[in-house]
Amino acid sequence: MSDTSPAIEIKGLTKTYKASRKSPAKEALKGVDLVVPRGSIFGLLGPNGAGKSTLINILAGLVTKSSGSAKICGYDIAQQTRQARASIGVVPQEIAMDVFFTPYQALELQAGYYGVPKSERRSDEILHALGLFDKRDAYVRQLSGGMKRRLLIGKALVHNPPVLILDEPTAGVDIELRRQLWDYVVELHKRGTTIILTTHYLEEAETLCDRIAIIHQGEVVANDDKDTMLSRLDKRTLVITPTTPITALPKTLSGLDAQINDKGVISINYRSGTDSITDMLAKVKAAGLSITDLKTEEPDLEDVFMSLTYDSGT
Ligand SMILES: Nc1ncnc2c1ncn2[C@@H]1O[C@H](COP(=O)(O)OP(=O)(O)OP(=O)(O)O)[C@@H](O)[C@H]1O
Repeated sequence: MSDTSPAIEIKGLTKTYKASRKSPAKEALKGVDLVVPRGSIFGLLGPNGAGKSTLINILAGLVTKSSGSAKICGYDIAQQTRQARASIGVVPQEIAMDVFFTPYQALELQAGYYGVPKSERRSDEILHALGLFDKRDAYVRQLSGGMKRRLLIGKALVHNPPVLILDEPTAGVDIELRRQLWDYVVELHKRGTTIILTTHYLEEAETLCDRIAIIHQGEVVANDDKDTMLSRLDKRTLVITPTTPITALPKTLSGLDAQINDKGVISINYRSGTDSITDMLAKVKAAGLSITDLKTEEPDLEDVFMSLTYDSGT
């Protein structure tokens, strides 16, 4: 393995799913270029249907690309398939696993599947690390949803891959377990594993990731370090209901990104990192308006994705 090559290096990757009797052909990836540096915790965000799973499945060897190239730790997925697969572990979204095995057996089977010699297996160590050792010999069907999810992470780790991909690791998981999983991801990262995670939760990306890329309709529309990305996502709206509805925006608000709706409610778009609510309210006051209601709204991720698509000029 070449230690200087990026964890993932994708160039011009496309995927078109062929038409079937039920659906037309679908261009799920439209020429993705992406580099994931070694040692990063990389967030891959995007709305439903953006192409995240397609991208991950191509890296995992589960879906065949249409064109372009992808390398994992320098190994080309099409030409050095065995080394590329050995370099990556993928934790899938859904909890589908064989319920008739115990966690220990499930890990041993997976290790066998990857050809890990018995002397190099770490099943017990992994169970300890994931807080599952006391369930070592229980049937998987007796585990809680959260435990099954942790076991899935364990299964992705049996061959000690330098790159770990987690697809929506905490979807539908309660806050406490989410934090436990986050702690474990951070622990793995500290031990040198490069982590890539897809998520719908901005908070998750904000807490864990050092770099974030956004994929939308099969294209990477933004790719930045976390702080730069969060400042782009830092859009808020101040919604002001005047006591007496007004029909036109007061002149004092003309320098702001403000609109008025047909009920006389004023919305002012601003950035929480740079704009001051106090200044905005001073301008409302200067217009002689009294206020019945005041609230701030955050855009949901869909809005953010849309605005980034727009901002990137695509
Ligand atoms: N096997 C398939 N055959 C045909 N079309 C597919 C197939 N798999 C995915 N698609 C389509 O390709 C597009 C990208 O899907 P993909 O699952 O990669 O998106 P995603 O970003 O992972 O979405 P989600 O967040 O919902 O998992 C979607 O329009 C989807 O309907």
